[in-house]
Amino acid sequence: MDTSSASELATIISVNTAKITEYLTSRGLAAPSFHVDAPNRSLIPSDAPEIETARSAVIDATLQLRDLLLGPKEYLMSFTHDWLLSMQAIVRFQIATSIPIHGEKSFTEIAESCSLDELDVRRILRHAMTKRIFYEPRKGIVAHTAASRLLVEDSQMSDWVGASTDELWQAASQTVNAMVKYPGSQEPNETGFAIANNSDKSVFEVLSQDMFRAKRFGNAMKAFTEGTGFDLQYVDNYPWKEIENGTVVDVGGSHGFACTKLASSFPGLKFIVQDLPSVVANGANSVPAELSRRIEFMAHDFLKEQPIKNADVYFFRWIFHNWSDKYCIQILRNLIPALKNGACIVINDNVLLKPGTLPNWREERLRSMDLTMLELQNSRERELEDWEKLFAAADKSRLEWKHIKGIGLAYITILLSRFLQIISRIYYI
Ligand SMILES: C[S@@+](CC[C@H](N)C(=O)[O-])C[C@H]1O[C@@H](n2cnc3c(N)ncnc32)[C@H](O)[C@@H]1O
Repeated sequence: MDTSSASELATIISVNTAKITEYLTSRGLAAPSFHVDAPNRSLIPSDAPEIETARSAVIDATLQLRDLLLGPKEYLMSFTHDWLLSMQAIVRFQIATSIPIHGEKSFTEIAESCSLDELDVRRILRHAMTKRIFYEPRKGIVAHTAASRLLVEDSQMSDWVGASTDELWQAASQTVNAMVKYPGSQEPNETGFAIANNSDKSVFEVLSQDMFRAKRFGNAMKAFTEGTGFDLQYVDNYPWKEIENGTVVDVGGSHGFACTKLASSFPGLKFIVQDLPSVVANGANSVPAELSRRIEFMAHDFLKEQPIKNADVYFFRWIFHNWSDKYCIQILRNLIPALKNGACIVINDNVLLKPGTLPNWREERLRSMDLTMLELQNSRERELEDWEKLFAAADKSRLEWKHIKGIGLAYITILLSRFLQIISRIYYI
């Protein structure tokens, strides 16, 4: 436990904020702000790691100082479920889009255009305003901040909020009930999500029966993959050049986000994106026309044997964390008959670090993802030893792997040969 005093934390905040401000002003970059026209993400580039470290130090120290000054009782009481209610209502009733970006609307006008009760509009928005989503320039008048503006202009962000509140939040609220009903289950249909949906199906089966929900979930994932530490720049870190004119099968590749990035960097590679039928149905529309000849979509259930034989790489980005060990072993074994000598299984996934290794706000995000995996699929994030056990259980005699530290999602390559090369990248050291 960090025992820094309030004044020590204030010093950390002051020293590191000065570093960040100096960096931004010396380069003519905008100061952080929630003004409607302010940049909507951090302007610190990835080639300034010392400034990113200063940013993390300020975020951690600020949160810690807040908690200290609240004191244990008010701190515990600051965990409130209502945080998500206003977010859910804003997206569900399309409140953000009803207000012009640089204009204003009264509560009455918003209630009319969204067909809502005026009192409900007022209380929802005034709650959101405490979180810097919208503001009230004059009594009864609502205008955008940079955060609410994102919900209008960035469909990935509105889908992220929609999926978080309509899907994940509902699943979370039933997860303890699922733990009571199905103790220690590894089954993807014995979850908080299944109970919340009054279903005996897994999340992917439920979503695949509803085009709107499936598309929103896919788009929300895309928003997440562009967040710090998860963005697609990390897919370049594997030595793709060595495959030259090879074929990459992106298993569970969704709408082909990762392949689109790779195809534009490596013109010799061909890609087959496999996913569930309802997902690949939307995939081809997401790929830029100039890349469409090299990116093919194919419906395939990875719980069944791999039909594309002799590809150079079978790529799994963010797949294994969705499945319990029992199913990950099955997914790996389903590949083995398709593998030619020297083929690689490249896994781009999280590796959980020991507690306290990451800045707390980043660790919280990974631990939270681990809980989301429980809520949705009875699956999990894994530490290095957990990965090791998984590969050994799948096929100890043929699958070998090694781990190389880096930044971003983990890369784990498995080659079916004696000199296996495995690259893994650890999230933000
Ligand atoms: C977390 S997303 C990862 C998507 C993509 N690989 C990426 O990095 O953005 C998991 C993907 O697995 C797909 N999926 C789930 N079950 C599947 C199955 N049985 N067979 C094939 N794909 C599946 C989902 O539709 C979803 O697109």
